[in-house]
Amino acid sequence: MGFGKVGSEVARRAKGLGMQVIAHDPYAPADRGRAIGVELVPFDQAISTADFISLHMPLTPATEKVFNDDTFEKMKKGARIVNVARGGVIDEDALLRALDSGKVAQAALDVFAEEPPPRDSRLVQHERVTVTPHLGASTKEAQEGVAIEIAEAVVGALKGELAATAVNAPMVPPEVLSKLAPYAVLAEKLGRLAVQLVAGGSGIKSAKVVYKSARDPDDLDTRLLRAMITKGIIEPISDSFINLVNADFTAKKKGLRISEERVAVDAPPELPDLSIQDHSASTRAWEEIGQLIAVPGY
Ligand SMILES: NC(=O)c1ccc[n+]([C@@H]2O[C@H](COP(=O)([O-])OP(=O)(O)OC[C@H]3O[C@@H](n4cnc5c(N)ncnc54)[C@H](O)[C@@H]3O)[C@@H](O)[C@H]2O)c1
Ligand SMILES: O=C(O)[C@H](O)COP(=O)(O)O
Repeated sequence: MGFGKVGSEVARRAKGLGMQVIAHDPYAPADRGRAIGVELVPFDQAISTADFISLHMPLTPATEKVFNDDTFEKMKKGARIVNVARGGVIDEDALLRALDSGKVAQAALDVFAEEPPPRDSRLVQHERVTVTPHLGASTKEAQEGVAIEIAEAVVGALKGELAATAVNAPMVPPEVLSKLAPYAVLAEKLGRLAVQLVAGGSGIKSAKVVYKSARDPDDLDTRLLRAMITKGIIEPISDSFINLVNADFTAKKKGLRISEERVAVDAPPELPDLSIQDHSASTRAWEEIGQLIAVPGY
């Protein structure tokens, strides 16, 4: 519940353990789920089908005590719940009732409505509750790790490298980023080449990008490549600076329409082949103007 930075990392690890993972997050884009192979589902479906429910949403008026008697009632008998988000998202009295009745088999809690929880807290003392003291970020190791990560991210961003941790850009998981990085450079070049090949220099108004990949089309996260192609098409003919944050917005503002087609291929390459097609004004058909093909080892 809550498919942001922490929730999506938990999902990736759970998938690594062989679990089937679904997520509920009213604001998460479908692409984010697709990138990790997680289905985004409505709240009721998530709570009524899950064996383990892990909470990663912020505490807001909409999430306050969202886990209450009604919610626990809708869960599977014997479900287990983990709360490492904020104490207030669970009605603690309702959780106690659900634990006592056996509806909830176990709870693991790092956060509480009142912190630290009172010594005589029944939740803390409950035999089927595991508690930790909400200090993950306060250890020497975590503070060092955060400092190093921030420094590396800032240096990388200043050098123009692709950032996996930008808060205002679509998140691309590190392993996807490392696979796509060489393609990102090529995608930008293909965009630039397309501008030169199309008569009139600034003539591209709509482009179609075809991705051929052995990945299931639903698992192919194309935001990064789309941004780089947009960058390649727009930057040479304007003074706009395009990045992952503003690519879609700038394309729209400039009247550039980029449509995408995902084609599944049976055999490797695992990485996508890209081709850019321009919508020809004269023939009214899509005409291929460039293609990228993966060459293993290069
Ligand atoms: N226990 C700890 O030490 C610890 C450490 C880090 C973060 N946290 C907490 O964990 C939570 C998640 O942190 P994050 O860094 O992943 O934040 P995030 O902002 O990256 O993700 C939060 C996600 O929750 C989603 N969300 C908002 N309203 C929702 C709703 N009604 N239902 C479901 N999802 C909803 C948002 O769309 C977002 O994707 C926060 O509450 C944060 O304070 C706790
Ligand atoms: O609970 C949290 O969100 C994390 O532990 C980070 O908390 P902090 O930013 O207050 O250290």
